[in-house]
Parts: sequence; C-alpha cells; structure tokens
Amino acid sequence: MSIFSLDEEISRLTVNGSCALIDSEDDGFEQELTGDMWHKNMLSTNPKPSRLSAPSTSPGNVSMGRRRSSLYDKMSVATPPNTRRLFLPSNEPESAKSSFCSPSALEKHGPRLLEDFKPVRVLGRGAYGKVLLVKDSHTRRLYAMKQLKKAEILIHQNPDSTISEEEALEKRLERTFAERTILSELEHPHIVKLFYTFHDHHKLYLVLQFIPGGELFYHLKEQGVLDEDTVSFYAAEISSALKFLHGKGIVYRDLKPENCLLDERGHLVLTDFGLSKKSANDTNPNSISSAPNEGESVETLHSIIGTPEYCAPEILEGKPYTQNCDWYSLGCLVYDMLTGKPPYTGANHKVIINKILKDKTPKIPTYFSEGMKDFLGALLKKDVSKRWDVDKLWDVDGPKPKKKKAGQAKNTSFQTHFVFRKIDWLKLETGELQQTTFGPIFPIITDWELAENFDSEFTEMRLDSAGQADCIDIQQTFKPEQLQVFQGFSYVASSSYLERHF
Ligand SMILES: Nc1ncnc2c1ncn2[C@@H]1O[C@H](COP(=O)(O)OP(=O)(O)OP(=O)(O)O)[C@@H](O)[C@H]1O
Repeated sequence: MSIFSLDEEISRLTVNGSCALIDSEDDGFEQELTGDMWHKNMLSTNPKPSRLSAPSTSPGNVSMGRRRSSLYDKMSVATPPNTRRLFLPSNEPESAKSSFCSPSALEKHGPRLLEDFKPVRVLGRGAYGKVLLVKDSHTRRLYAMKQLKKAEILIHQNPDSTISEEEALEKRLERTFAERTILSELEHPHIVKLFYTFHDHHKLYLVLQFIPGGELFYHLKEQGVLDEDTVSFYAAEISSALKFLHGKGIVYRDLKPENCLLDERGHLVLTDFGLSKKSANDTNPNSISSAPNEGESVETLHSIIGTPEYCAPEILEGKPYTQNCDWYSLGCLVYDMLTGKPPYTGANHKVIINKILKDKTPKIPTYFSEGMKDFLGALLKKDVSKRWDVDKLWDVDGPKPKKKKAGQAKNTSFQTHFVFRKIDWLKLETGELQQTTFGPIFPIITDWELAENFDSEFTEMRLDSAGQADCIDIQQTFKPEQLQVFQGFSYVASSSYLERHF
C-alpha cells in the first residue's frame, strides 16, 4: 500500500529529519514508463493538446496509459469499460432505490452480520482486503462492502525502521478505526456514506453507500484530458468536501483520482478515509469526537503518508504540516485532470519524491487559461506560507480579485475565483446540485449490479477467490488479547441517518 511503501522510501531518504536528495537516474527503470517521456511523446505528436482530445490508449500505446498511483508495482489496469460523455437516462434498479425497508424494520435485525449480505462482485482492492458490491438480503439494496483482514492489520510488515513494531501496529489500528469513526460522524453530499460496520473472526467490514459511476481514475484514463470547465466543476465538488472536513478538524491526506468516485448522475464523491486524521486538541465546537489513539494535532501532523504524486512537499520533507496539504493535493489533481498526469511523475516513488523535493515549482502549461494558471500557481506553491490559505479565504464574501491582475489568487476568496464563475456554490453545498443536475461526465449504467464502470480486472474476479479462501486460522495464530484490539469496531447508523439516505 502506498502509505507504507512511501514510509519506507522516506526513511531511506531522510536522515535525522533532514532530507537527503537522491540522483534521479536510477538503474533499471523502464524508460518508456516515465512521465517525462510520456509528456515529450505527447508534445511531439500534439504540440498543443486539444482540451477535449484524449491521448491514445490503444494496445500499441500502453506505455502512454495512466497507471494506478497507489498500486504502482502491483497490477496493470485494463482500458476502462463503458463511459461516455453523453446523456442517458438513469436505469437505477429497484434494488438500489429507497423504500424497501424502513429503518425501524432494519433495527429489528440489530447489528448486521456477514450473512445479511450477498456478494455480487468485486469492485476494487486495497492494502488490507477487497471492496465488494453486496446486496442486503433483507432489503435487496446494494452496498459497497469494504473488507479488511484482521491478520493483515496485525502482521503487516513494518518497513519504517524509525518506529518500533508496536508503534507501527498502533498506527495501523489507528488508521483502521479512523475511517470508521470519521465516516460515521460525517454527512456531506460529496462524501461517501457509511451505514454499518461489524467484524467476525477474520475480517472487519464497512458497509458503504455504493457509488456506481466508478473512479475518476477510469474516466480520466478513457478521456485522457478534461476541459477546464469540467475540471473546475470537479474541483468545486472536491473543495466543498475538503472545506467541510477541515471545518470539522479533519485532514483528508489522500486526495487522488482513485479515491474520487462518480455517482449515478456524474457528481463526485470522496471515498477512502483510511488516511484521514482528526485533530486531537481541536477546539472547534463543530468538530466530531476523536478516534481512538489519536495523538497528533492537525496543526502539527508529522506522519508521512499519502500517495507521493499528490503529496505536499512539507509532508515528504517530514516537516509538521496542516490541513493546507489537502489544497496542494487538489492543485496536483486539477493539473492531472487537465494534462493527463500529475505535476511530478516517474517510474517509481523514489524518483517522484525526488522531483517533488528538488524541482522548484511545477511547470504550468502555457496553453491553460490565465485564470487556471493563476488558480494552479496559488495552490501548487511548494512553500506552505506562500500557498493559498483556502480555508481562511473560502467565502464568497471574502476579498474579490481586482480586474486584469495576474498572480493574485492567493490573496482572494476561493469561491469567487474566475475558474468557479459557473458554479452555484449554494446549490452545490446543500446537495441540491447533486440531486437536480447531471455532472459533465455521465457514467453509463445499464444495470447497477454489473458495476460497468469498474475495472474488469476486479469485476470479473471470482467471488470465492475474493472471499474466505485467503483467510488464515486467526484463532490459532493470534492470542485472544491480540484480537481484543478490534473490540468497539461495530456500528449502526442512526435511524434518522438511515431514513435520510434510504
Ligand atoms: N463506496 C464505494 N462505492 C463503489 N466503489 C467503491 C466504494 N468504496 C471503494 N470502492 C472501490 O474500491 C476501491 C478500493 O477502495 P478503498 O480505496 O477504500 O480501499 P483501500 O483499501 O483504502 O485502498 P488503498 O489501499 O489503495 O488506499 C476504490 O478505489 C473503488 O474503486
């Protein structure tokens, strides 16, 4: 998983807190996979890429294809299935719609069990297990079920030599509980909803809202690059979720195209809160309660985590960092959507980290609009003190930009920036936009159970290979007190929450 391999790379790069830069010419790299080569190739055949044209992803051009950032070395990704930029009426099945079962009827079942859910297919894979599309046997509703193997959490290799095995385990548990605790107390149109969590001998289960339009990653892979209006639309939806999290004292820390899903109307929903962190000493009255084992303040987080391509330099340097790191990641994601790759790329994490730390500022293509250059320039500042303080300058009522003056974004209100001129923030933040309009990319969904917008590498996986086969005898391997750490994981959303989202 990205976070641990990154920890390992950083521990190799960092000596006594200071960063030792490395030679980017590393032996054995496959040259055709580097981002620079990709970029040069693109420019030589298409000097000024059309905003709407995608680079070829034909089999003959696989070296130019988009690759998963978090699972860089583990898997190849097939061409994404049916996704087109066109309008089709949603064919949402009854099983995905509301009203099969009232919350009170669900409460009769009490805490949920694995037997309540019938596996339909595999949607994705993470560090500690898989995410399955499942059907509730009582209500016939579809959910995404994230499964985490207890054994993997307990015995995962600790690549960070600077911390002890116990500390590494504590961090893994903290991250496992953080996702459950943070999601269970959030409700926002652009954040995935958590309905139930439970555990059995082998695994922990998070039962989430199924987001059927697939990852932004796949849509980007198919489209290659997106136009500025589309990118600004997604940037606004992501920003609204990030600002909401920051207001609750939470830093997201893992913004990347794989964690941005599209709902059935093409609106963006953030998922994967495994790396999110709640401030321990946050005094904001709107903040949610702390997750177990939280120790660091969001004001001065030190953990080195996240996917390097989208990771703020202060995190990679091992310096204390704040919620502002999420705004740098947003800049990287916006840059990626517009150009087809994040600002710094390379054949492996080591090369990418080296570039982020060594290069001054990412080069912003000259063919971007002046407004977009201004927007990205303000977010992608390496020095956090010079970066746009979006949380402070969020409001529409904040300082307005003066006409015809470049490079001023950092001192003006975020919501009124030129790139968001077509965004109705009020409707976006209340969820009305999501309910009543369609996003710029409309995912084709003929049958929700087919999970057509997910990678066939996962959806065609045999369910039995995704299920019990890989379970070790956990009772034999671990002492009862070791397994005690998972106590308190189970959760059922309140009936009012279930009612609102059923
Ligand atoms: N609510 C959901 N609806 C639909 N698909 C989902 C949902 N949650 C996750 N997925 C799919 O499963 C994949 C893996 O999920 P997630 O990123 O939460 O797992 P993870 O174990 O934290 O992964 P990683 O180790 O890469 O961080 C996602 O990229 C997405 O394709």
